[in-house]
Amino acid sequence: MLNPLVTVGGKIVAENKVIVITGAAGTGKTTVQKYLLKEFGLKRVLTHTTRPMRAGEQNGVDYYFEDDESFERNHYLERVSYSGYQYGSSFEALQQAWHQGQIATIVLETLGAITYAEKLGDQAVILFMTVRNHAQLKERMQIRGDNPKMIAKRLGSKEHERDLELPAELKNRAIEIDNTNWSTTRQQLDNIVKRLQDKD
Ligand SMILES: Nc1ncnc2c1ncn2[C@@H]1O[C@H](COP(=O)(O)OP(=O)(O)OP(=O)(O)O)[C@@H](O)[C@H]1O
Ligand SMILES: Nc1nc2c(ncn2[C@@H]2O[C@H](COP(=O)(O)O)[C@@H](O)[C@H]2O)c(=O)[nH]1
Repeated sequence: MLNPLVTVGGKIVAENKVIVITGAAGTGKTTVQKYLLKEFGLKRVLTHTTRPMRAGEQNGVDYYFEDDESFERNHYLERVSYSGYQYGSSFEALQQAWHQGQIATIVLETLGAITYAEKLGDQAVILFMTVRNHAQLKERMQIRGDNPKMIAKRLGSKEHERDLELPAELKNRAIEIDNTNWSTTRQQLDNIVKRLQDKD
């Protein structure tokens, strides 16, 4: 059972929030999350996946890396198949992040973001990431050091194509961030988090 409220001595003082960062592969979702963790001390919701680890990734740090059997043992708030692999975010991981701090953050593809918006209502603040020039996405994945075969698979996937556009379900709901220029992105992020913190 999720505990959406922050209480002190049994009195409700605030509502927990989760910043959901979504958008197509390479648009900078993970970069944004790392910034929010470092700059504002937000708490990360770690998710589960069956995809192979990338160079430099660690189990329990970047994801809980699972096989097909172990993936099924968790209790998911939502789960999806993306570019041939399973991904899922568990109730336990969200609750754990909220135990550590009032504002959590999670990176999801767009179907997961829609589910979060539906299930959590105003507690979920949805950020939809884009870049103006889509050719930059491939370049950014190459600079990130992704395996060329994985890049081709990812960019050719129907999920990637779909996530380039803001889904109808998130229109008038998500905050759109054009991450072509990092300093503009950072300014927008700072404003969003400060607004949320000021509501406390
Ligand atoms: N504003 C920016 N300008 C230039 N490069 C950027 C910018 N934001 C992020 N990057 C770089 O682009 C690459 C992809 O970013 P990141 O890994 O955050 O994307 P992602 O959306 O999480 O991708 P995926 O869904 O494939 O995991 C990284 O190398 C990152 O350092
Ligand atoms: N709906 C969910 N999407 C998730 C989850 N964990 C990660 N993701 C998203 O999947 C794609 C691919 O991630 P990658 O690390 O392989 O590049 C990306 O859009 C992530 O945001 C999850 O639990 N549920």
